[in-house]
Amino acid sequence: MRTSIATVSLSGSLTEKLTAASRAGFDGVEIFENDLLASPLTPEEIRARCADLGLTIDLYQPMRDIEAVPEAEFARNLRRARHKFELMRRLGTDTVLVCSSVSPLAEDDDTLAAAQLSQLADLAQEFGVRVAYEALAWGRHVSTYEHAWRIVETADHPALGTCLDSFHILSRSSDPEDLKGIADIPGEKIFYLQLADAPLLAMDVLQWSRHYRCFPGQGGFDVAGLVRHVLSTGYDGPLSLEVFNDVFRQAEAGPTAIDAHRSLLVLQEAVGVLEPPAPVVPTGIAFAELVTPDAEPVSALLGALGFARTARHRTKPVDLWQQGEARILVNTGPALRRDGTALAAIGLESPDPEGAARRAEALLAPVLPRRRTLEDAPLDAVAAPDGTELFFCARTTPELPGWHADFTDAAAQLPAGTGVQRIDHLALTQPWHHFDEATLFHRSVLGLQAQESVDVADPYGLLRSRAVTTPDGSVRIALSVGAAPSEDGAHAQHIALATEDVVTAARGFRKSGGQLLRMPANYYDDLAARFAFTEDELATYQDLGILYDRDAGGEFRHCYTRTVGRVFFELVQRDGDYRGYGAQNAPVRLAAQHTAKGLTGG
Ligand SMILES: O=C(O)c1ccc(O)c(O)c1
Ligand SMILES: [Mg+2]
Repeated sequence: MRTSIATVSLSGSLTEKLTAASRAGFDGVEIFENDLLASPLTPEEIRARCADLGLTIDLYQPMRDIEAVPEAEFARNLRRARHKFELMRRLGTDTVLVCSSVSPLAEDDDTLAAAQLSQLADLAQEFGVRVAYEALAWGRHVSTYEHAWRIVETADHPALGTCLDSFHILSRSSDPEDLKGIADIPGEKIFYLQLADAPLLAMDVLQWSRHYRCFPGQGGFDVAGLVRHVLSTGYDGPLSLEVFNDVFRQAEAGPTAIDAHRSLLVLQEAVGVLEPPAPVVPTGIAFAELVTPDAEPVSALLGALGFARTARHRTKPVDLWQQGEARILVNTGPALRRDGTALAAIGLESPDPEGAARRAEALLAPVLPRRRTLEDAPLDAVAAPDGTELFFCARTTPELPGWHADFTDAAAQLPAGTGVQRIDHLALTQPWHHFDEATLFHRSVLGLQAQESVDVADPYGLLRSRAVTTPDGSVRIALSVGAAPSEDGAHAQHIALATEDVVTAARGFRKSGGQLLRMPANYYDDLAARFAFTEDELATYQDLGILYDRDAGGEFRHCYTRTVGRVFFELVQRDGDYRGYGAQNAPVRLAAQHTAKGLTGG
C-alpha cells in the first residue's frame, strides 16, 4: 500500500522533513499548516520539491472549528476555506482535513453540522478538493468516528468523506466491539487514514495525543486490528502516520523517518498486505563482544570471574574468553576503539543467519559489511539503533560451520571456573531518543517479544527499562533509557552471567581478586523485614553484595562487579521460573554504583 507521513511527525525545516521522508521510502506526505507557514518556499516550490523527491502531497491539514457554528461565523469560515483551497491548488493536493470543532461557539446540532460541511464541500469541489472530516477525541460535540461518519452520511456530498485516525478511535475505546462500526462505512467514503500508536497512559486525552503518540507497534494500541477493519471496507488510500511526540520533534529527522517507515512495513505484514522475509527468532547468545583500548583491566575481570582465554582470532586482535556456554570476545582492534571499554557487538545464534539478515535488511536495518578475510567464516551483521552490531551466527553444531571457525585453539581445555553457565542477559542503555525505536527494532527485526516497561529511580534521574526476549529466555536483552537527554553519552552497559549458585560464584570471584559492589546495610535490614532469611544467609548476602528479588514464578539473587569503561558484569542466579531482572533492586544498585564511582574517582 502507499505510505505517507505527516510533516508534524518529523523534526526540522519543511525541506529537511520532506528529504527525510523521501529517503526513508515514503510515497507521500501530509503537510501540516504550521510547517508551510514557517517555510520560505512558495507553495509552487514546495510542490516542485516534493515532485523531485518522488513524494505526493496526500493531505493538507488541519482546518479547524468549521462546522455547527452561527451563520456569521460560518461565513467567515468559508472565506478562510476559499483561501486555503486556492493554496491547495497551488500545492497540487486535493484532500483537506477538517477536524471536529472544539469552539465554544459550536452547537450540538448534527443537522447544522451536516448542512455547513455540505456547503464547505460545494466550495471545495470548485477547486477540485475533497474534505475529510475527522472526529478529535476531545471534539466539543463530535468526538467519535461513528458520530463524524453519521454527519458525513447525512450530508451525502460527493466531496465530503471521513478521515479515520487510530489515535482518536483507540484512545477512547480498545474494545473490538467498538471498532465493528468501521466496516459499515463504505470504503470510498473513507477519504483518509491516519495512524498513530500510544503508550497506555491514564491522562487527559488531548495531552496524551499531542505529546505521547508514537509509531504503530511502539505503544499499547492494537493499530493492526483497526487497520484490518478499515481495509475490509475497500479503503485504498495511503497508510499515513500522524505522530505528535515530544521526543521525535527533537530527534534527527532521518533516523526517525526510517523508524517510522519500518513501523508501517511491520504493520502491513501484520495485516497481510506485505510479506517481508519471515522473522528468524534467535536461539541463544553466541557471544558478547567488548571493544577496549586496553585489554588488561577487562582480562583481569574476566579471569577473576572464572573465564579462560581459550582462543585468538586468526587475523584480528580479538581474544575469545569462555566459561560454560558464556563466550566473550575482547577486541583491541584500533579501528574499533571508541569511548573506552564498551559492549560493541552481540552474536545471536540463529537457525538461519542469512534469512535473519534478509529480514533485517527488508525492515530497513543498516546492514554492515560482512566481517570477512580469506579464511574467515563470513558473518551477517546489522546495526541496532544504538549502534550495537548484531551478528547472526550459525548454531555451533558440527554440521554448520560456526562463527568460531575463525578462532584458533578453540578446543583448549577449560578451567573449572566459578560456575558461570551462560550469558543470562545483556543490558544496553539507549540514546535518549531511541527507546521506542529500539523496542520496535528488536521486536520486528529480531523476532523478540517485548515485556512490560518499568520505571527505575536513579539518584540522578529516572530510567525506563524494557526487556526484549525469546519466549524460552534463551535470549534476553534489557533496554533502558534516561528520561531526558544526557550530556554523558557513555552510559553503562552490562553483561549478566547465569550461575546456579551465586554465593559460590561471588566467593570465587572475590578469592581471585575481584571486587564486588557493596550494598548498604539498610537494604539488608529491609530484606530481613520482607523475607524470612536466616541471619547467616543475610550476613552472607551483605558480605557479597547479593541482592534478592522474587516474583510469582521464582527467585532471583544477583551481585555486581565494578565498572570498566562503560561495562560491568552481574552474576545472577534464577530459581524456578523467575522472569524479571531485579528491577526492584535497581535503585539501590544504581546508587551503589554512583557511590563506588565517587570512591574510586573513575
Ligand atoms: O491535535 C490536534 O489538533 C490534531 C490536529 C489534526 C489531527 O489530524 C489530529 O489528529 C489532531
Ligand atoms: Mg489526525
